[in-house]
Amino acid sequence: MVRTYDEDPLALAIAPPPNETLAEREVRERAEREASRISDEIDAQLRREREAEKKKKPVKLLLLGQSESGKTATLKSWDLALFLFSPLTAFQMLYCRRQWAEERTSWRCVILLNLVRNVNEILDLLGREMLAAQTAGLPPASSSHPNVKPLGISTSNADSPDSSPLSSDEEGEVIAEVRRTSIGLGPRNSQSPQLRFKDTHRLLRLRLAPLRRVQADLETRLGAAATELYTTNTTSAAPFDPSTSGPKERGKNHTEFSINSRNGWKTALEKFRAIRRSGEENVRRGVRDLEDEVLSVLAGCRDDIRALWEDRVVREMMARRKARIEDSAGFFLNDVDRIAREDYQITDEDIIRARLRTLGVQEYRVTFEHGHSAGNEWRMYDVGGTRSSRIVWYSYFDDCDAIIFLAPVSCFDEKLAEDKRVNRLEDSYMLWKSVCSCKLLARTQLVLFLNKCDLLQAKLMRGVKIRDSVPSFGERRNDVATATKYFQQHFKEIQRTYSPVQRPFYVHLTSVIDTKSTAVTLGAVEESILRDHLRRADLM
Ligand SMILES: Nc1nc2c(ncn2[C@@H]2O[C@H](COP(=O)(O)OP(=O)(O)OP(=O)(O)O)[C@@H](O)[C@H]2O)c(=O)[nH]1
Ligand SMILES: [Mg+2]
Repeated sequence: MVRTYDEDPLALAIAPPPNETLAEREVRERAEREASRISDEIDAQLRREREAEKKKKPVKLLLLGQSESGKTATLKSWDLALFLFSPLTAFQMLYCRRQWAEERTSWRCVILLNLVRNVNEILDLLGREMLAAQTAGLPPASSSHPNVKPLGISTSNADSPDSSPLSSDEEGEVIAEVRRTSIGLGPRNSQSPQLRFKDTHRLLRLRLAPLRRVQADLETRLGAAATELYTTNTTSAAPFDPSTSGPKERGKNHTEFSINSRNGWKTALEKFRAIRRSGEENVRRGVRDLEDEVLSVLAGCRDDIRALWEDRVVREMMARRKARIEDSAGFFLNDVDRIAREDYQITDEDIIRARLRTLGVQEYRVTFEHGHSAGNEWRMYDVGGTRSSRIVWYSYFDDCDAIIFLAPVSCFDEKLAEDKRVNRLEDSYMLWKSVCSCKLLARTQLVLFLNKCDLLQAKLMRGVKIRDSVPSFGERRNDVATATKYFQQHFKEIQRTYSPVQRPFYVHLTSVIDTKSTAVTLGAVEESILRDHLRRADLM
Protein backbone atom coordinates (compact mmCIF):
# COMPACT_ATOMS: atom_id res chain seq x y z
CA MET A 1 0.00 0.00 0.00
CA VAL A 2 1.34 3.44 -0.87
CA ARG A 3 0.83 6.23 1.65
CA THR A 4 0.95 9.82 0.51
CA TYR A 5 2.38 12.74 2.46
CA ASP A 6 -1.18 13.80 3.26
CA GLU A 7 -1.78 10.56 5.18
CA ASP A 8 1.55 10.10 7.07
CA PRO A 9 2.28 12.94 9.55
CA LEU A 10 5.96 11.94 9.92
CA ALA A 11 6.46 11.86 6.16
CA LEU A 12 4.70 15.16 6.02
CA ALA A 13 7.00 16.66 8.64
CA ILE A 14 10.21 15.64 6.92
CA ALA A 15 9.04 16.15 3.37
CA PRO A 16 10.98 18.73 1.37
CA PRO A 17 9.22 22.09 1.15
CA PRO A 18 7.19 22.60 -1.98
CA ASN A 19 8.90 24.59 -4.75
CA GLU A 20 12.38 23.80 -3.31
CA THR A 21 15.16 25.27 -5.46
CA LEU A 22 18.16 23.19 -6.52
CA ALA A 23 20.45 25.10 -4.17
CA GLU A 24 18.03 24.69 -1.27
CA ARG A 25 17.81 20.99 -1.98
CA GLU A 26 21.60 20.61 -1.91
CA VAL A 27 21.79 22.35 1.48
CA ARG A 28 18.99 20.24 2.88
CA GLU A 29 20.54 16.97 1.71
CA ARG A 30 23.96 17.91 3.12
CA ALA A 31 22.32 18.63 6.48
CA GLU A 32 20.50 15.29 6.36
CA ARG A 33 23.73 13.42 5.60
CA GLU A 34 25.46 15.13 8.52
CA ALA A 35 22.56 14.30 10.86
CA SER A 36 22.68 10.67 9.76
CA ARG A 37 26.47 10.50 10.34
CA ILE A 38 26.07 11.89 13.86
CA SER A 39 23.26 9.46 14.57
CA ASP A 40 25.42 6.51 13.42
CA GLU A 41 28.24 7.71 15.58
CA ILE A 42 25.97 7.88 18.62
CA ASP A 43 24.73 4.35 17.89
CA ALA A 44 28.29 3.07 17.63
CA GLN A 45 29.24 4.79 20.86
CA LEU A 46 26.22 3.23 22.63
CA ARG A 47 27.19 -0.19 21.24
CA ARG A 48 30.74 0.24 22.50
CA GLU A 49 29.47 1.27 25.94
CA ARG A 50 27.17 -1.75 26.05
CA GLU A 51 30.05 -4.05 25.11
CA ALA A 52 32.27 -2.46 27.75
CA GLU A 53 29.49 -2.88 30.31
CA LYS A 54 29.22 -6.55 29.42
CA LYS A 55 32.95 -6.95 29.74
CA LYS A 56 32.91 -5.46 33.20
CA LYS A 57 31.23 -8.59 34.51
CA PRO A 58 33.98 -11.14 34.97
CA VAL A 59 33.76 -14.58 33.40
CA LYS A 60 33.44 -17.08 36.23
CA LEU A 61 34.98 -20.49 35.62
CA LEU A 62 35.29 -23.45 37.98
CA LEU A 63 37.65 -26.39 37.60
CA LEU A 64 36.12 -29.47 39.17
CA GLY A 65 37.08 -33.12 39.40
CA GLN A 66 38.43 -35.63 41.89
CA SER A 67 41.84 -35.20 43.50
CA GLU A 68 44.75 -35.71 41.09
CA SER A 69 42.46 -35.33 38.09
CA GLY A 70 44.66 -32.49 36.77
CA LYS A 71 42.77 -29.30 37.71
CA THR A 72 45.81 -27.39 38.92
CA ALA A 73 47.92 -28.79 36.08
CA THR A 74 45.33 -27.38 33.63
CA LEU A 75 45.61 -23.94 35.20
CA LYS A 76 49.39 -24.10 35.11
CA SER A 77 49.22 -25.10 31.47
CA TRP A 78 46.89 -22.18 30.77
CA ASP A 79 49.14 -19.80 32.63
CA LEU A 80 52.11 -20.99 30.64
CA ALA A 81 50.19 -20.70 27.38
CA LEU A 82 49.26 -17.11 28.22
CA PHE A 83 52.83 -16.21 28.94
CA LEU A 84 54.51 -18.09 26.17
CA PHE A 85 52.15 -18.42 23.25
CA SER A 86 50.20 -15.16 23.13
CA PRO A 87 51.40 -12.29 20.95
CA LEU A 88 52.80 -9.89 23.52
CA THR A 89 54.21 -6.42 23.22
CA ALA A 90 57.84 -6.03 24.18
CA PHE A 91 56.85 -4.54 27.54
CA GLN A 92 54.33 -7.26 28.35
CA MET A 93 56.81 -9.88 27.26
CA LEU A 94 59.37 -8.55 29.69
CA TYR A 95 56.83 -8.32 32.48
CA CYS A 96 55.38 -11.78 31.88
CA ARG A 97 58.74 -13.44 31.49
CA ARG A 98 59.86 -11.96 34.79
CA GLN A 99 56.65 -13.11 36.49
CA TRP A 100 56.91 -16.59 34.98
CA ALA A 101 60.57 -16.77 35.97
CA GLU A 102 59.52 -16.11 39.57
CA GLU A 103 56.88 -18.82 39.31
CA ARG A 104 59.45 -21.28 38.07
CA THR A 105 61.79 -20.87 40.99
CA SER A 106 58.92 -21.16 43.44
CA TRP A 107 57.97 -24.56 42.06
CA ARG A 108 61.50 -25.84 42.47
CA CYS A 109 60.98 -26.88 46.11
CA VAL A 110 57.83 -28.77 45.17
CA ILE A 111 59.71 -30.71 42.50
CA LEU A 112 62.51 -31.52 44.92
CA LEU A 113 59.93 -32.75 47.42
CA ASN A 114 58.24 -34.86 44.73
CA LEU A 115 61.56 -36.48 43.83
CA VAL A 116 62.59 -37.09 47.43
CA ARG A 117 59.19 -38.60 48.12
CA ASN A 118 59.55 -40.95 45.14
CA VAL A 119 62.79 -42.23 46.67
CA ASN A 120 61.40 -42.55 50.20
CA GLU A 121 58.37 -44.47 48.97
CA ILE A 122 60.66 -47.03 47.38
CA LEU A 123 62.80 -47.13 50.51
CA ASP A 124 59.70 -47.72 52.65
CA LEU A 125 58.69 -50.61 50.49
CA LEU A 126 62.21 -51.97 50.40
CA GLY A 127 62.45 -51.82 54.19
CA ARG A 128 59.26 -53.79 54.63
CA GLU A 129 60.18 -56.36 52.02
CA MET A 130 63.64 -56.86 53.47
CA LEU A 131 62.14 -57.36 56.89
CA ALA A 132 59.63 -59.82 55.50
CA ALA A 133 62.39 -61.70 53.68
CA GLN A 134 64.33 -62.02 56.93
CA THR A 135 61.37 -63.41 58.78
CA ALA A 136 61.22 -67.09 58.08
CA GLY A 137 57.88 -68.34 56.90
CA LEU A 138 56.49 -64.88 56.17
CA PRO A 139 55.77 -64.35 52.49
CA PRO A 140 57.59 -61.41 50.97
CA ALA A 141 55.95 -58.93 48.62
CA SER A 142 52.60 -59.72 50.18
CA SER A 143 49.67 -57.36 50.16
CA SER A 144 49.97 -54.25 52.29
CA HIS A 145 50.82 -54.53 55.90
CA PRO A 146 47.76 -53.48 57.88
CA ASN A 147 49.66 -50.93 59.93
CA VAL A 148 51.43 -49.33 57.07
CA LYS A 149 50.32 -45.98 55.69
CA PRO A 150 49.29 -46.42 52.06
CA LEU A 151 51.86 -45.31 49.53
CA GLY A 152 51.28 -42.44 47.17
CA ILE A 153 52.30 -44.76 44.39
CA SER A 154 49.65 -45.52 41.82
CA THR A 155 48.62 -49.13 42.29
CA SER A 156 46.57 -50.85 39.66
CA ASN A 157 44.04 -53.53 40.43
CA ALA A 158 44.70 -55.23 37.16
CA ASP A 159 48.23 -55.04 35.95
CA SER A 160 49.83 -57.07 33.25
CA PRO A 161 51.31 -60.35 34.36
CA ASP A 162 54.16 -59.52 32.03
CA SER A 163 55.13 -56.35 33.82
CA SER A 164 57.87 -58.09 35.77
CA PRO A 165 61.28 -57.10 34.41
CA LEU A 166 62.79 -60.45 35.45
CA SER A 167 62.45 -63.81 33.86
CA SER A 168 62.47 -66.88 36.08
CA ASP A 169 65.94 -67.95 34.94
CA GLU A 170 67.74 -64.86 36.21
CA GLU A 171 68.75 -66.75 39.33
CA GLY A 172 72.25 -65.29 39.71
CA GLU A 173 70.85 -61.86 40.54
CA VAL A 174 67.80 -62.34 42.63
CA ILE A 175 66.87 -65.89 43.29
CA ALA A 176 67.72 -67.54 46.55
CA GLU A 177 65.18 -70.25 46.40
CA VAL A 178 62.12 -71.08 44.46
CA ARG A 179 59.07 -71.46 46.51
CA ARG A 180 55.44 -70.69 46.29
CA THR A 181 54.36 -67.51 47.95
CA SER A 182 51.02 -66.03 48.69
CA ILE A 183 51.83 -62.64 47.23
CA GLY A 184 48.49 -62.12 45.64
CA LEU A 185 49.64 -62.32 42.03
CA GLY A 186 48.35 -64.60 39.30
CA PRO A 187 49.16 -68.29 38.99
CA ARG A 188 52.43 -67.76 37.07
CA ASN A 189 53.69 -65.21 39.54
CA SER A 190 52.63 -67.28 42.50
CA GLN A 191 55.64 -69.40 41.62
CA SER A 192 57.95 -66.40 41.61
CA PRO A 193 61.16 -66.87 43.48
CA GLN A 194 61.68 -65.05 46.72
CA LEU A 195 63.47 -61.76 46.23
CA ARG A 196 67.02 -61.82 47.39
CA PHE A 197 68.23 -58.63 48.91
CA LYS A 198 71.92 -58.03 49.05
CA ASP A 199 74.33 -55.80 50.95
CA THR A 200 74.00 -53.19 48.22
CA HIS A 201 70.33 -52.78 49.20
CA ARG A 202 71.22 -52.35 52.85
CA LEU A 203 73.88 -49.83 51.89
CA LEU A 204 71.51 -47.91 49.65
CA ARG A 205 68.99 -47.68 52.48
CA LEU A 206 71.65 -46.40 54.81
CA ARG A 207 73.12 -43.90 52.42
CA LEU A 208 69.74 -42.55 51.35
CA ALA A 209 68.44 -42.28 54.93
CA PRO A 210 69.09 -38.48 55.11
CA LEU A 211 66.34 -38.02 52.53
CA ARG A 212 63.72 -38.71 55.21
CA ARG A 213 64.82 -35.62 57.09
CA VAL A 214 64.85 -33.68 53.81
CA GLN A 215 61.26 -34.76 53.09
CA ALA A 216 60.12 -33.75 56.57
CA ASP A 217 61.79 -30.33 56.27
CA LEU A 218 60.26 -29.65 52.87
CA GLU A 219 56.83 -30.79 54.02
CA THR A 220 57.02 -28.54 57.05
CA ARG A 221 57.91 -25.62 54.88
CA LEU A 222 55.17 -26.27 52.31
CA GLY A 223 52.47 -27.02 54.86
CA ALA A 224 49.41 -29.25 54.53
CA ALA A 225 49.35 -29.05 50.71
CA ALA A 226 52.55 -31.08 50.62
CA THR A 227 50.97 -34.24 51.96
CA GLU A 228 48.28 -36.34 50.34
CA LEU A 229 45.09 -37.26 52.14
CA TYR A 230 44.74 -40.98 52.88
CA THR A 231 41.53 -41.01 54.87
CA THR A 232 38.17 -39.37 54.82
CA ASN A 233 34.96 -39.75 56.72
CA THR A 234 32.99 -38.40 53.78
CA THR A 235 31.16 -41.28 52.16
CA SER A 236 29.45 -39.34 49.39
CA ALA A 237 31.04 -38.50 46.03
CA ALA A 238 29.24 -35.17 46.08
CA PRO A 239 28.83 -33.99 49.67
CA PHE A 240 27.77 -30.57 48.34
CA ASP A 241 24.67 -32.12 46.80
CA PRO A 242 21.69 -32.08 49.21
CA SER A 243 20.20 -35.14 47.51
CA THR A 244 23.25 -37.35 48.10
CA SER A 245 24.52 -36.21 51.50
CA GLY A 246 22.84 -35.96 54.83
CA PRO A 247 22.78 -32.81 56.97
CA LYS A 248 25.38 -34.42 59.24
CA GLU A 249 27.88 -34.60 56.38
CA ARG A 250 27.22 -31.04 55.26
CA GLY A 251 27.48 -29.73 58.77
CA LYS A 252 30.93 -31.18 59.40
CA ASN A 253 33.64 -28.82 60.39
CA HIS A 254 36.25 -28.85 57.66
CA THR A 255 39.36 -27.27 59.03
CA GLU A 256 41.42 -27.60 55.89
CA PHE A 257 39.51 -24.88 54.07
CA SER A 258 41.27 -22.02 55.67
CA ILE A 259 42.99 -20.96 52.45
CA ASN A 260 40.98 -18.89 50.06
CA SER A 261 43.54 -17.02 48.17
CA ARG A 262 42.66 -14.18 45.84
CA ASN A 263 45.57 -15.13 43.71
CA GLY A 264 45.19 -18.86 43.23
CA TRP A 265 47.83 -21.52 43.71
CA LYS A 266 50.47 -18.91 43.24
CA THR A 267 49.94 -17.76 46.80
CA ALA A 268 50.62 -21.24 48.12
CA LEU A 269 54.14 -20.65 46.91
CA GLU A 270 54.33 -17.04 47.99
CA LYS A 271 56.00 -18.02 51.24
CA PHE A 272 58.86 -19.39 49.22
CA ARG A 273 59.34 -16.09 47.51
CA ALA A 274 59.30 -14.32 50.85
CA ILE A 275 61.77 -16.84 52.23
CA ARG A 276 63.96 -16.46 49.16
CA ARG A 277 63.95 -12.70 49.54
CA SER A 278 64.96 -13.00 53.17
CA GLY A 279 67.29 -15.78 52.02
CA GLU A 280 69.30 -13.28 50.03
CA GLU A 281 69.88 -11.50 53.28
CA ASN A 282 70.77 -14.81 54.93
CA VAL A 283 73.27 -15.64 52.20
CA ARG A 284 74.96 -12.36 52.96
CA ARG A 285 75.07 -13.49 56.58
CA GLY A 286 76.35 -16.93 55.61
CA VAL A 287 73.15 -18.87 56.40
CA ARG A 288 72.13 -21.30 53.69
CA ASP A 289 68.58 -21.57 52.46
CA LEU A 290 66.77 -24.89 52.88
CA GLU A 291 66.42 -25.22 49.11
CA ASP A 292 70.18 -24.98 48.62
CA GLU A 293 70.74 -27.50 51.37
CA VAL A 294 68.26 -29.90 49.83
CA LEU A 295 69.92 -29.57 46.45
CA SER A 296 73.30 -30.19 47.98
CA VAL A 297 72.08 -33.36 49.80
CA LEU A 298 70.32 -34.55 46.65
CA ALA A 299 73.40 -33.96 44.51
CA GLY A 300 75.36 -36.11 46.96
CA CYS A 301 72.73 -38.86 46.70
CA ARG A 302 72.33 -38.72 42.93
CA ASP A 303 74.26 -41.89 42.08
CA ASP A 304 72.58 -43.87 44.85
CA ILE A 305 69.12 -42.70 43.80
CA ARG A 306 69.84 -43.77 40.24
CA ALA A 307 71.23 -47.10 41.46
CA LEU A 308 68.10 -47.69 43.57
CA TRP A 309 65.73 -46.83 40.75
CA GLU A 310 67.60 -48.95 38.20
CA ASP A 311 68.12 -51.93 40.51
CA ARG A 312 66.49 -55.01 39.08
CA VAL A 313 65.49 -56.50 42.42
CA VAL A 314 63.85 -53.25 43.39
CA ARG A 315 62.03 -53.13 40.05
CA GLU A 316 60.87 -56.70 40.55
CA MET A 317 59.70 -55.88 44.07
CA MET A 318 57.71 -52.93 42.73
CA ALA A 319 56.22 -55.02 39.94
CA ARG A 320 55.09 -57.70 42.38
CA ARG A 321 53.51 -55.08 44.58
CA LYS A 322 51.91 -53.59 41.45
CA ALA A 323 53.32 -50.29 42.61
CA ARG A 324 53.49 -48.14 39.48
CA ILE A 325 55.42 -45.21 40.81
CA GLU A 326 55.90 -44.06 37.19
CA ASP A 327 52.17 -43.30 36.96
CA SER A 328 51.93 -41.51 40.26
CA ALA A 329 51.57 -37.76 40.64
CA GLY A 330 54.87 -35.91 40.73
CA PHE A 331 57.08 -38.68 39.37
CA PHE A 332 60.59 -37.38 38.71
CA LEU A 333 62.88 -40.39 39.19
CA ASN A 334 63.69 -40.65 35.50
CA ASP A 335 65.04 -37.10 35.69
CA VAL A 336 67.32 -37.61 38.68
CA ASP A 337 70.51 -36.84 36.74
CA ARG A 338 69.11 -33.47 35.68
CA ILE A 339 67.39 -32.48 38.92
CA ALA A 340 69.68 -33.76 41.68
CA ARG A 341 72.41 -31.22 41.11
CA GLU A 342 73.23 -27.94 42.73
CA ASP A 343 72.78 -26.00 39.48
CA TYR A 344 69.37 -27.59 38.69
CA GLN A 345 67.50 -25.46 36.15
CA ILE A 346 63.77 -25.97 36.37
CA THR A 347 61.86 -26.42 33.08
CA ASP A 348 58.28 -25.53 32.17
CA GLU A 349 57.48 -29.20 31.85
CA ASP A 350 58.74 -29.84 35.40
CA ILE A 351 56.30 -27.24 36.70
CA ILE A 352 53.32 -28.78 34.95
CA ARG A 353 54.28 -32.23 36.24
CA ALA A 354 54.91 -31.07 39.82
CA ARG A 355 52.36 -32.20 42.38
CA LEU A 356 51.11 -29.95 45.16
CA ARG A 357 47.66 -30.69 46.53
CA THR A 358 45.14 -27.84 46.41
CA LEU A 359 43.63 -26.90 49.73
CA GLY A 360 40.17 -25.41 49.86
CA VAL A 361 39.24 -23.22 46.91
CA GLN A 362 41.73 -20.92 45.29
CA GLU A 363 40.85 -17.98 43.12
CA TYR A 364 42.96 -17.00 40.18
CA ARG A 365 42.26 -13.77 38.28
CA VAL A 366 43.47 -12.92 34.85
CA THR A 367 42.64 -10.16 32.40
CA PHE A 368 43.34 -11.16 28.84
CA GLU A 369 45.34 -8.68 26.79
CA HIS A 370 44.83 -10.25 23.40
CA GLY A 371 42.59 -12.56 21.46
CA HIS A 372 38.83 -12.94 21.72
CA SER A 373 38.86 -12.34 25.49
CA ALA A 374 40.85 -9.10 25.27
CA GLY A 375 39.74 -6.77 28.06
CA ASN A 376 37.70 -9.45 29.83
CA GLU A 377 38.47 -10.39 33.39
CA TRP A 378 38.30 -14.09 34.12
CA ARG A 379 37.97 -15.50 37.62
CA MET A 380 38.96 -19.12 37.76
CA TYR A 381 38.44 -21.25 40.81
CA ASP A 382 40.71 -24.22 41.43
CA VAL A 383 39.30 -26.52 44.08
CA GLY A 384 40.65 -29.30 46.24
CA GLY A 385 39.23 -32.54 44.83
CA THR A 386 39.36 -35.01 47.72
CA ARG A 387 35.94 -36.15 48.85
CA SER A 388 36.01 -34.16 52.07
CA SER A 389 37.08 -31.01 50.18
CA ARG A 390 34.08 -31.12 47.85
CA ILE A 391 31.61 -29.96 50.47
CA VAL A 392 32.58 -26.31 49.94
CA TRP A 393 32.18 -26.36 46.16
CA TYR A 394 28.50 -25.46 46.26
CA SER A 395 29.09 -21.93 47.46
CA TYR A 396 31.00 -21.22 44.22
CA PHE A 397 28.26 -22.46 41.89
CA ASP A 398 26.19 -19.31 41.92
CA ASP A 399 26.39 -17.27 38.70
CA CYS A 400 29.03 -19.58 37.28
CA ASP A 401 29.58 -19.27 33.52
CA ALA A 402 31.33 -22.55 32.94
CA ILE A 403 32.84 -25.60 34.55
CA ILE A 404 35.79 -27.54 33.23
CA PHE A 405 35.29 -30.99 34.69
CA LEU A 406 38.34 -33.23 34.68
CA ALA A 407 37.89 -36.99 34.65
CA PRO A 408 41.18 -38.90 34.59
CA VAL A 409 40.34 -41.83 32.33
CA SER A 410 43.58 -43.70 32.98
CA CYS A 411 42.28 -44.39 36.50
CA PHE A 412 39.64 -46.91 35.46
CA ASP A 413 41.40 -49.61 37.51
CA GLU A 414 42.47 -47.48 40.49
CA LYS A 415 40.95 -46.62 43.86
CA LEU A 416 40.62 -43.22 45.51
CA ALA A 417 43.61 -42.47 47.73
CA GLU A 418 41.28 -41.24 50.47
CA ASP A 419 38.90 -44.20 50.24
CA LYS A 420 40.34 -47.47 48.98
CA ARG A 421 36.88 -48.96 48.52
CA VAL A 422 35.94 -46.58 45.71
CA ASN A 423 36.94 -47.01 42.08
CA ARG A 424 38.20 -43.71 40.66
CA LEU A 425 36.23 -43.89 37.41
CA GLU A 426 33.03 -44.67 39.34
CA ASP A 427 33.74 -41.69 41.57
CA SER A 428 34.10 -39.45 38.49
CA TYR A 429 30.77 -40.70 37.12
CA MET A 430 29.00 -40.02 40.42
CA LEU A 431 30.53 -36.58 40.69
CA TRP A 432 29.60 -35.73 37.10
CA LYS A 433 26.06 -36.85 37.75
CA SER A 434 25.76 -34.49 40.72
CA VAL A 435 27.22 -31.59 38.76
CA CYS A 436 24.89 -32.22 35.79
CA SER A 437 21.81 -32.49 37.97
CA CYS A 438 22.56 -29.42 40.11
CA LYS A 439 19.80 -26.86 39.52
CA LEU A 440 22.07 -23.96 40.34
CA LEU A 441 24.27 -25.02 37.41
CA ALA A 442 21.41 -25.61 34.98
CA ARG A 443 22.53 -22.73 32.70
CA THR A 444 26.25 -23.26 33.22
CA GLN A 445 28.32 -24.52 30.31
CA LEU A 446 29.89 -27.87 31.17
CA VAL A 447 33.14 -28.81 29.46
CA LEU A 448 34.39 -32.33 30.08
CA PHE A 449 38.10 -33.14 29.84
CA LEU A 450 38.77 -36.86 29.62
CA ASN A 451 42.25 -36.35 30.97
CA LYS A 452 45.44 -38.40 31.36
CA CYS A 453 45.01 -39.97 27.94
CA ASP A 454 48.80 -40.41 27.77
CA LEU A 455 48.72 -42.59 30.90
CA LEU A 456 45.70 -44.46 29.55
CA GLN A 457 47.65 -45.20 26.38
CA ALA A 458 50.67 -46.44 28.37
CA LYS A 459 48.49 -48.59 30.59
CA LEU A 460 46.69 -50.25 27.70
CA MET A 461 50.01 -50.80 25.92
CA ARG A 462 51.20 -52.69 29.00
CA GLY A 463 48.31 -55.06 28.46
CA VAL A 464 45.99 -53.93 31.26
CA LYS A 465 42.48 -55.03 30.29
CA ILE A 466 39.67 -52.52 30.82
CA ARG A 467 37.06 -55.24 31.10
CA ASP A 468 38.77 -56.61 34.24
CA SER A 469 37.83 -53.41 36.08
CA VAL A 470 34.87 -52.26 33.99
CA PRO A 471 32.93 -55.46 33.17
CA SER A 472 30.43 -53.58 30.99
CA PHE A 473 33.27 -52.75 28.59
CA GLY A 474 33.09 -56.38 27.53
CA GLU A 475 34.97 -57.61 24.48
CA ARG A 476 35.44 -54.21 22.86
CA ARG A 477 38.88 -53.36 21.48
CA ASN A 478 41.24 -52.57 24.33
CA ASP A 479 42.64 -49.39 22.75
CA VAL A 480 42.54 -45.67 23.56
CA ALA A 481 40.10 -44.72 20.79
CA THR A 482 37.55 -47.38 21.77
CA ALA A 483 38.01 -46.79 25.50
CA THR A 484 37.64 -43.00 25.36
CA LYS A 485 34.62 -43.33 23.08
CA TYR A 486 33.05 -45.74 25.55
CA PHE A 487 33.75 -43.57 28.62
CA GLN A 488 32.64 -40.47 26.74
CA GLN A 489 29.33 -42.11 25.83
CA HIS A 490 28.72 -42.89 29.50
CA PHE A 491 29.39 -39.29 30.56
CA LYS A 492 27.17 -38.02 27.75
CA GLU A 493 24.35 -40.29 28.80
CA ILE A 494 24.61 -39.08 32.39
CA GLN A 495 24.48 -35.46 31.24
CA ARG A 496 21.49 -36.12 29.00
CA THR A 497 19.59 -37.98 31.71
CA TYR A 498 20.27 -35.73 34.68
CA SER A 499 20.55 -32.15 33.33
CA PRO A 500 17.48 -30.15 34.45
CA VAL A 501 17.60 -28.37 31.05
CA GLN A 502 19.14 -29.95 27.95
CA ARG A 503 22.53 -28.50 27.02
CA PRO A 504 25.30 -29.20 24.52
CA PHE A 505 27.85 -31.87 25.43
CA TYR A 506 31.38 -30.48 25.13
CA VAL A 507 34.16 -33.02 25.52
CA HIS A 508 37.92 -33.00 24.91
CA LEU A 509 40.46 -35.81 25.13
CA THR A 510 43.40 -34.30 26.96
CA SER A 511 46.82 -34.90 28.44
CA VAL A 512 47.15 -31.57 30.15
CA ILE A 513 50.86 -32.01 30.80
CA ASP A 514 51.27 -31.62 27.04
CA THR A 515 51.26 -27.84 27.08
CA LYS A 516 51.15 -27.26 23.32
CA SER A 517 48.04 -29.31 22.60
CA THR A 518 46.44 -28.10 25.82
CA ALA A 519 46.95 -24.48 24.72
CA VAL A 520 44.98 -25.24 21.55
CA THR A 521 42.19 -26.97 23.49
CA LEU A 522 42.00 -24.17 26.04
CA GLY A 523 41.87 -21.59 23.25
CA ALA A 524 38.76 -23.27 21.84
CA VAL A 525 37.22 -23.65 25.30
CA GLU A 526 37.93 -20.02 26.12
CA GLU A 527 36.18 -18.85 22.96
CA SER A 528 33.13 -20.97 23.58
CA ILE A 529 32.81 -19.93 27.24
CA LEU A 530 33.16 -16.27 26.29
CA ARG A 531 30.50 -16.58 23.60
CA ASP A 532 28.06 -17.98 26.18
CA HIS A 533 29.06 -15.34 28.71
CA LEU A 534 28.33 -12.51 26.26
CA ARG A 535 25.05 -14.11 25.23
CA ARG A 536 23.99 -14.25 28.89
CA ALA A 537 24.96 -10.62 29.35
CA ASP A 538 22.78 -9.72 26.33
CA LEU A 539 19.82 -11.43 27.93
CA MET A 540 20.25 -9.57 31.17
N1 LIG B 1 50.89 -37.96 32.74
C1 LIG B 1 49.96 -37.06 33.07
N2 LIG B 1 50.00 -36.48 34.27
C2 LIG B 1 49.04 -35.57 34.55
C3 LIG B 1 48.03 -35.21 33.64
N3 LIG B 1 47.23 -34.29 34.23
C4 LIG B 1 47.74 -34.08 35.45
N4 LIG B 1 48.84 -34.84 35.65
C5 LIG B 1 49.68 -34.92 36.85
O1 LIG B 1 48.88 -35.46 37.88
C6 LIG B 1 49.24 -34.86 39.12
C7 LIG B 1 48.00 -34.33 39.80
O2 LIG B 1 47.52 -33.21 39.09
P1 LIG B 1 46.93 -31.93 39.83
O3 LIG B 1 46.69 -30.91 38.77
O4 LIG B 1 47.76 -31.57 40.99
O5 LIG B 1 45.55 -32.55 40.34
P2 LIG B 1 44.34 -31.77 41.01
O6 LIG B 1 43.12 -32.19 40.28
O7 LIG B 1 44.62 -30.31 41.06
O8 LIG B 1 44.33 -32.43 42.46
P3 LIG B 1 43.83 -31.77 43.86
O9 LIG B 1 44.50 -30.46 44.00
O10 LIG B 1 44.25 -32.76 44.90
O11 LIG B 1 42.35 -31.69 43.78
C8 LIG B 1 50.28 -33.78 38.82
O12 LIG B 1 51.55 -34.29 39.11
C9 LIG B 1 50.11 -33.54 37.34
O13 LIG B 1 51.30 -33.12 36.73
C10 LIG B 1 48.01 -35.85 32.36
O14 LIG B 1 47.16 -35.61 31.50
N5 LIG B 1 49.00 -36.78 32.14
MG1 LIG C 1 44.95 -29.04 42.62
